[in-house]
Amino acid sequence: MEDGALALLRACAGEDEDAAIALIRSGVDPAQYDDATGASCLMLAAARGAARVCAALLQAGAPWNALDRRGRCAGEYALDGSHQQIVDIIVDHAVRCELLLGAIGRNERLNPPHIAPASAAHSTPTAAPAAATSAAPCEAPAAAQSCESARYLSRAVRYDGDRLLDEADDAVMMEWERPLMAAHAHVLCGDAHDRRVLNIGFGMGIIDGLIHERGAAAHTIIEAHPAVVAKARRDGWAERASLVEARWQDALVPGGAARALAPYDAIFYDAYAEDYSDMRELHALLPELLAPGGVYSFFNGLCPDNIFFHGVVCQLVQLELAELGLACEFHPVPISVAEAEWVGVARKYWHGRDTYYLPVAQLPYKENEG
Ligand SMILES: C[S@@+](CC[C@H](N)C(=O)[O-])C[C@H]1O[C@@H](n2cnc3c(N)ncnc32)[C@H](O)[C@@H]1O
Repeated sequence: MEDGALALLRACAGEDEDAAIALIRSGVDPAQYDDATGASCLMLAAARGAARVCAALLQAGAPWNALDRRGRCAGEYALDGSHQQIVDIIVDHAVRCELLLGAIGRNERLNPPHIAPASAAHSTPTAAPAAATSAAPCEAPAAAQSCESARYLSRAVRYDGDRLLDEADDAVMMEWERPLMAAHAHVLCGDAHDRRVLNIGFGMGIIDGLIHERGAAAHTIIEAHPAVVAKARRDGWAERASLVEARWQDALVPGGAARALAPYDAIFYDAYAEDYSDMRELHALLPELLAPGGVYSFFNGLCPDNIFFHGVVCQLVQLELAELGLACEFHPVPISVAEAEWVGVARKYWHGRDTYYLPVAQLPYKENEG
């Protein structure tokens, strides 16, 4: 390691904040990390509570989302030391970066570049649900469809007792989520029976059963996987609800079968093999799909294995929905998942946390309504 790099690492871990800041300003790479532990300059400064150093590192381009050899990020170092000011600095910075990357991503989708800009190589763990990551190659999917989604929708799934598994033995849906689905159904249906409710993603039909029990004026289900649609039909859902066999991306755009049934009083999104950029696309449609006062919620499995990243992405969602006119809150729901649940499942998508943050977003009522 070069002298300057070593000096910066030592300064970030030590007492002399001015020395650290001078090194950063002199142009020493702020992304330095200790080879043995993987601890970055930002992590060392965060652990010590050096707020000025953290701010200078971030401003100079230190990655906020790097992980050490134990899989921990700088925000967790700050949390461990109860350095709230630093937690706030990193969260603010992270949310601003992700907003910017989101805008760049949207722009690239609209105007695909011939040469990928530097940002395209950014290795950020963006707001992607864990279920949406895979390194396997993909044969050209339909336009605007991710490889992961195209692959999932073209392959087999199987109902296996209290779970629905895909071909790779990843869990599409599991029975342990029932209490979470009950909390979502409560938010969607309220105590009245007069709501027009849309559910995106049938899975095991848990939330649809709960919506049906609570009573809704109209109940629409969009489901894209042929085998899941077949199961929904066998279970009688074509009679109990408007069952739309399509990707929501096709069903909810003008001319789509479920768009014709809008506006909805409540919309729930719980798809599979999609990521945050897909959610952003859905969010952009919400103002046209929801009635005034309408409620939107989604399964909040964003960044499930890192509480700090989860917090960042929740703030990102909140800000982006606010830009669309929806006020979003997160309601804590206690949840406990036994280790035994994961036997036979390729990848865990919930990592021992005992609180689920249930999102509730709402469009305002029109004046004199509500
Ligand atoms: C996690 S499961 C939903 C579980 C459901 N909330 C329940 O209570 O059982 C996700 C479902 O979304 C479906 N899905 C995935 N991508 C979709 C898309 N683009 N449009 C519609 N459905 C999709 C999957 O086939 C799967 O059935």
